[in-house]
Amino acid sequence: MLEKLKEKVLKANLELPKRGLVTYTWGNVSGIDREKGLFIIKPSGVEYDQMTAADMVVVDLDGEKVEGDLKPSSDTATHLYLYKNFEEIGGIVHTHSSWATSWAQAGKGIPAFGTTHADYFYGEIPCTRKMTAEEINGEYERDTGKVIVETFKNIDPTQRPGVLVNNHGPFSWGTDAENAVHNAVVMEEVAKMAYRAVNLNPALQEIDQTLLDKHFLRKHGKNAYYGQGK
Ligand SMILES: O=C(CO)[C@@H](O)[C@H](O)COP(=O)(O)O
Repeated sequence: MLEKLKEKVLKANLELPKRGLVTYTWGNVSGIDREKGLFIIKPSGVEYDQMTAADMVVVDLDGEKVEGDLKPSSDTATHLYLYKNFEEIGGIVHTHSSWATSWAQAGKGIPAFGTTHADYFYGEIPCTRKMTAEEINGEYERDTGKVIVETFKNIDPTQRPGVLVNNHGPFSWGTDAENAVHNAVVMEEVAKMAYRAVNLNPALQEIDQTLLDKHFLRKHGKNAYYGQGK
């Protein structure tokens, strides 16, 4: 089932090592068919260079595996939580890409210092709060999704398609798996640029709202680029 979506999600997963966003089997990409209420996710612990479309795992919106011989990604519950709460997104990526992960480990959001950032993210890429011992020792992956959704209480996820999970790493999303990977690549680039910029100029401030509006709204329109802006 969902053979075309499996091919799309496989292609998106294979883009992660190609773009230098993952090492070994780290990270994962999923894509959803909202009409069927099913999403496809990478199998857990499989080397990217050995992965095939047949390895992709089909999961329903109760988190149950519907098809696939392999175990779904260990982050499946996080992807599921985000699909249920961010209703406009069509694909999700998680990586440990080193520049974005460095900001996550520092517990800091990535400020919007330039137009490259503004073209994709309508403001700071936020960092979640630390997870509690109860969350870590309980439904850890589900609650990773919970702290992300909490962080976006007053932010439109379609205008800010990425987040840093404190002490962990980046998650990004988009209209589909391919777009989610594109946003993950941009997030890693702006994480690198922001680190360099703020070290070149420790007094650096975020860009003006006028320039942020010019670049984001020109590229995505008044509403979010694939949903109604909040
Ligand atoms: O964040 C983590 C581990 O800390 C996971 O995302 C792994 O990096 C990939 O796990 P699988 O998708 O292969 O289960």
